[in-house]
Amino acid sequence: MEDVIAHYYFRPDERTTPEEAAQAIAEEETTGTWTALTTRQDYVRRLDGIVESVEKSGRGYLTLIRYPAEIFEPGNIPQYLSVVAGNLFGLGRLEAVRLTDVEFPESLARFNGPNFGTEGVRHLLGTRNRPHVGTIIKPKVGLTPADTAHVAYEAASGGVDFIKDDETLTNQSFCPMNERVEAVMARLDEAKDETGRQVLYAVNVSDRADRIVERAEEALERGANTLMVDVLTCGYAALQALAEEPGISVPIHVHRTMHAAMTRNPEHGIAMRPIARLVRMAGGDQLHTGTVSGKMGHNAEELLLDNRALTDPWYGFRPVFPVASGGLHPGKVHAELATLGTEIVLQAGGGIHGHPDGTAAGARAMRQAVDAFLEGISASEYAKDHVELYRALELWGTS
Ligand SMILES: O=C(O)[C@H](O)COP(=O)(O)O
Ligand SMILES: [Mg+2]
Repeated sequence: MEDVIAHYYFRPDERTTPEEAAQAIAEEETTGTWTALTTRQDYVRRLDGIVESVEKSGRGYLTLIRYPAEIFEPGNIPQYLSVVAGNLFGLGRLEAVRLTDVEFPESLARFNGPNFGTEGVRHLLGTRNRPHVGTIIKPKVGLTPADTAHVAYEAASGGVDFIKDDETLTNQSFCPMNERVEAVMARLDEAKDETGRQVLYAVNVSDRADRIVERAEEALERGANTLMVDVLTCGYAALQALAEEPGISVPIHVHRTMHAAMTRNPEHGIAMRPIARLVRMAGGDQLHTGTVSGKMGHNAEELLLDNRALTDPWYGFRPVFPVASGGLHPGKVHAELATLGTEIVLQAGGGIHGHPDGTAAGARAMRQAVDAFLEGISASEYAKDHVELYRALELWGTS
């Protein structure tokens, strides 16, 4: 494959045939516009988008559109998006249109990709053959640096592998990032002395384009061992800037806040699959892709394919750790692992810090639920002699 193949679902308006609608997308995103160009030079034709197929699907149609590779500027993800996910979403002749997937040729996939990926993160933590358990500090905003660090310490003592800031916490006055990183890393060192286990703490460095690398470096100077970025609000270019910065040698955890504005409507927007591919190219090491039983909408079949976009062999890019997060608790661990497998990060915020006996007990309950799954025992059975899990199931149940 030398060109880009974009997959769209669409529904034309009543005055437009499916073929005309697909052609309208191809023209808008390549050499055409709403009317024929009398001035168009012939040599430009080689950049015409080509409608490869149109077929009925549900209430609408699926089309594959071939965009000549030459239209794209290699390495420029914002420009890639302006073609495959650009003006087409607003075309009046289409009542709905959704980018469901995109295939890039090798010539346009020459990125460094993840510096760590699943294996690199596992190497830092010394784990094998089990999912990682992570938590999001809660409340998501409002805590002082010292209290944030205390919550992190409790979670680490209880057995989590991974701790992250929430997506809305960056460098607000109530919890300045530098102070927070110093405080959290000091308490995580304390926990490590006690448990012997290393925990990763992903500091949210999301910021404006001209400041994000500097902010990440400040976090690293204060001991951060992982970074986090809100990729859809900051942009893929911000993620790429972090991943390609020679001085940044820690994993990058990628949050997808705002994604549902694009992914939620099954007929319109951008599906998670293209987002997953772009994050892998741009260098994310872990990416939130969704859950099968959590608080956000979910479609297990799609999610499995999204996760495979992160983990299947692809142009030599390291596999990315899929992250299941949002509304999870120990009672949901079985459903997640049974469907998504164990090469995954399971995160729980409320499902750890809402435990009746506190954060450390909540973390223990999550780890116990994972152990139960790995031993092939139901959570309810395992809870009979694991009190933290018992208390969690008593509160939240198993569904
Ligand atoms: O950022 C996230 O993934 C959410 O904050 C998850 O939080 P929850 O486990 O409390 O839903
Ligand atoms: Mg969150």
